[in-house]
Amino acid sequence: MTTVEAPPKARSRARINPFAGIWRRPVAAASLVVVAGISVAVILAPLLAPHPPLAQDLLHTLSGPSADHPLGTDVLGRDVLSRLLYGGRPTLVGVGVAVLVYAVFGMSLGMLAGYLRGWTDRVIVAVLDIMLSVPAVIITLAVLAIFYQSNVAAMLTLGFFASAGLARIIRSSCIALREELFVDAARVSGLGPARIMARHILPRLTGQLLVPIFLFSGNALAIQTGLGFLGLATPAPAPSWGGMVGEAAQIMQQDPYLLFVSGGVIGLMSLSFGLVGDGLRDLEQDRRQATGGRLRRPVPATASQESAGPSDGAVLADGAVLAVRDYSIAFATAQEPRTVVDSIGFTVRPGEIFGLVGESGSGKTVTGLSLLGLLPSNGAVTSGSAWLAGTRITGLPERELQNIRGGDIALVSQEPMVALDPYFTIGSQLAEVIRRTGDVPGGKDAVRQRIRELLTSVHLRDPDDVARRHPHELSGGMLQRVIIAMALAGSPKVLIADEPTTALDVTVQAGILDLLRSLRDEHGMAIILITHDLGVVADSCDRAIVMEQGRIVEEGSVEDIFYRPRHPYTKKLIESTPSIARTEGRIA
Ligand SMILES: Nc1ncnc2c1ncn2[C@@H]1O[C@H](COP(=O)(O)OP(=O)(O)OP(=O)(O)O)[C@@H](O)[C@H]1O
Repeated sequence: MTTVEAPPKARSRARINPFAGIWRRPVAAASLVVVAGISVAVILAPLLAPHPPLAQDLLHTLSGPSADHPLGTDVLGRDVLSRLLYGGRPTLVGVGVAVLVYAVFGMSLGMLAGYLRGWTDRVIVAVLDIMLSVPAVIITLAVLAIFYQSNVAAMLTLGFFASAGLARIIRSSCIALREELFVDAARVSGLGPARIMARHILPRLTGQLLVPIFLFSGNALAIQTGLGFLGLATPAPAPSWGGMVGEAAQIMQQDPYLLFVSGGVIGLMSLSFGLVGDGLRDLEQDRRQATGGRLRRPVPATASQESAGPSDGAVLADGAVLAVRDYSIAFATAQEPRTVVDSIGFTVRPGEIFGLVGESGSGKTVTGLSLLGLLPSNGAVTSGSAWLAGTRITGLPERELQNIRGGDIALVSQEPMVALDPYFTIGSQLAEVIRRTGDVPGGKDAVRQRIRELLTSVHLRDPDDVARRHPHELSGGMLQRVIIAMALAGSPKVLIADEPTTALDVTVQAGILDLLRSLRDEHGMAIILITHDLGVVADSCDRAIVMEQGRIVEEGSVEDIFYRPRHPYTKKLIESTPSIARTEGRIA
């Protein structure tokens, strides 16, 4: 029996606007208005300034506010408001350059280190340490000695050295993000590191980026105006905020008003940057508390391969699509390496549903993950080899594994919700996988059609509607169907389904198992069903192996295993599954 799942009512969208809710924080909101207002006024200086910024009126020097000069005039009779408006341009351009360099370098270095880890991480962390140990302001002054009065060169240098602090923050966040299941799912579907970083990691970090950016903007403004004050950043007589403070300081005994006006604008802007940054950080914390943190995968998985044993080209006997021979997996631990899968071997034929059954901790999941090249970084295949359709997949380099994952071999995990990226619609996540498999030539329409086909093939009613939704808008059963549709996108020869029904309620479980069987019948692919539930094996599998503490204790057809179990562990498992013991009528 196959079931058709209809979408539940749509709920809100998942993408988070980092400014959402800022209006409930009056200080941060007012500060944002100040920053935006002053920036816009500066950009529109040619329209708003009542006078040219360099026009002198020696008859009206230091005149104080009037209708003609709303903020008065300076020592040469130049209009203060116009000079402030025009002077904001080099100042804010300088801040903008510094912030841009800060964000680009901080983000790139942090993401590369945090996502790629290994030697890339070590090299980048060493570079960051050096950058942080160098006094950025001194280097900036040294750069100005070469590029005299170059605002851009100075702020570029400042942004670069300051980016080390941001890179550290981003690195830590990225290390946490790469442990998320949707990142695993993206890797399973064959996406490379660059694509995963751009599409799945970067959007999550942009919200976090805003807080340090606003805080750094305040610092950059203070340094830029300091350089202007010293006459190092903007050549006179062009106005700049720092330069105006410098001019005002020369006559502050005579008339402190000018210092108050120019210093006040800098102080206000700098304070506002800081307050917006603080407000955004508070909002971010509120959101984290409200969502209770992120969902992490229980076992981290990064590709880690160790070439195993000599080539064994004859392994695919009996027309098997997958063969595993003398296969062991061990984990490095604080004490000594621990072997968790010990010299196992099995073959899986096309069109067969093959069960990997055993109690928790018996090594089922790590066996499945290792076939995809997704063992945790402290784990490795220590002996033996696995062959997929004539190709030895054990020990393949990551780049080649990327081509195989999602294409020849695919994974359906037990937690569909966390295997999908909540930021993107189902359609866009499917489109990404479809484009990567390269099976669909043509434009958007062809991809849309393929999405429709895939969602229909997993018996989802109204596929167009499902494609428009975000993961949190679907039920658990629908999500698992979407995950299966994704796995089917590359027309895999082998589908590994790791406890695909564990997170679902009983009625939905039956529907998913039905679906797997019907897909096997339609597509002729092999399915490896990893489960601790003998009922699921009895119901769905053709053959199975029973694993205990990393070893295979029983292998055979489902009839053999249930009617003629040989190993005491298998008998114990059957006994502990009352529905089977009853249904099958007997235990040997
Ligand atoms: N990163 C790791 N470091 C050390 N040991 C690990 C790591 N990941 C898994 N293991 C160990 O490997 C063994 C096999 O784990 P695996 O997840 O394959 O079990 P399983 O049979 O799938 O059980 P379950 O159904 O509970 O997931 C367990 O003893 C587990 O503690």
